[in-house]
Amino acid sequence: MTGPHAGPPHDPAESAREKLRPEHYDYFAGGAGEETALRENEDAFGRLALLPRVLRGGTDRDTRVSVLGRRWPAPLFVAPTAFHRLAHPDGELATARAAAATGTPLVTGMAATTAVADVVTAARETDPDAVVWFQLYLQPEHEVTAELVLRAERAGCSALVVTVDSPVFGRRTRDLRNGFHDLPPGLAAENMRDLPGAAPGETRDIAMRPAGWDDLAGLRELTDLPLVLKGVLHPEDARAAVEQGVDALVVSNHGGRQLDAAAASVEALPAVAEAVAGRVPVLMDGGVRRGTDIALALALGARAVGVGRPVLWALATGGEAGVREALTALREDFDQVLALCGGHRPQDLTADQVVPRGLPYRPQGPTADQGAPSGLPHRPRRGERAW
Ligand SMILES: Cc1cc2nc3c(=O)[nH]c(=O)nc-3n(C[C@H](O)[C@H](O)[C@H](O)COP(=O)(O)O)c2cc1C
Ligand SMILES: CCCCC(=O)C(=O)O
Repeated sequence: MTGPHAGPPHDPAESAREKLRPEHYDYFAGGAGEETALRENEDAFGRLALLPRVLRGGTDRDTRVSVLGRRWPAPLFVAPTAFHRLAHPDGELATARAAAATGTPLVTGMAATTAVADVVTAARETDPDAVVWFQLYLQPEHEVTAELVLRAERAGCSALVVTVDSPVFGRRTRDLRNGFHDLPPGLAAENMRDLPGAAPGETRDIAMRPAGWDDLAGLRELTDLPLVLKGVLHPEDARAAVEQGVDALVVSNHGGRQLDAAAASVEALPAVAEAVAGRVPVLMDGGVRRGTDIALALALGARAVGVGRPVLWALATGGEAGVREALTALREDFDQVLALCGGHRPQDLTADQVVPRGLPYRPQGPTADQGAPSGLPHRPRRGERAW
């Protein structure tokens, strides 16, 4: 038991801050503009409450979910984040080993400080069946994008995650204030080395540019890998993506680092899930910090959730072992929450078990006489009474 003198709960970000150079901590922690979207990703979970079901029996809990033909041990993956060697000298190799050791699928970023081939090798040395996906920003030159896709394929990645929320780079207030725009000597975006148009041995800058649906069709021509769109918030984009043959979606506002007033990921999730209507898996990331966040996201339509900063904090403080512990703790927490919600499987968590905090609320779903048809948490209108 923790007593009144046990102090506040452990804050992983605070522990990491003590380890990192201030400008590197700020790069990892920060968001765009006034950091509204960044804060809201976490706060929006806090505005939701769970209605657990009771007397559902069964001790045969199973947290596995199926995504793009693979069984994941839990509805959890590592979201792509840049520059892991700023957090720890072992960088992406440590992250990859820890993810593989816990069976957690890893999305390795194009902006990694370790080449994708080395990341996949580290993961597969730990677990030959490790799932590694490659995150891609479409580059202005087709041959550069093509080469990056080829490298991901050759490395053994099993899906391409195309980030579509970054037609331009977000205005990161802390980075501007700190003057942080370059990696320190010795570190580079290794996937960008020796690409077409660059001098031998040199790395190219990562470009962000507005892309269109035709670019996606062009990518489809380049590869047979499943395509996952990351950074969708509007239900019409989700619908269009499914119609264009995209294999999965990630509902995400890029950890609050792009559009400052963007909806929190969990706020956008229900309408996207409704538009997709089960045709492809809907993943989400942004603000997931504990088992109850995972349960809320699943109940609102996500198949699995990604974590970004929690992995960086664990890497900074504990390297490979730290990431292993953080991922294991999240998974165990989710398992316990699932049990407390009366669930046996992730899909037992349903939208009628989610209500907005604050009175009055009205349960909705199959047993309710009234409620939002989409599974959206019911938001009382002004003057509306619940009794
Ligand atoms: C330091 C940092 C770097 C990131 N780099 C990338 C990136 O290169 N590509 C990308 O698609 N998303 C990137 N993201 C966004 C994450 O994939 C993810 O959407 C976000 O971190 C999830 O929110 P969370 O940090 O609250 O878990 C980055 C996020 C952070 C914090
Ligand atoms: C050029 C690297 C981009 C990394 C990124 O996406 C982020 O910092 O959010």
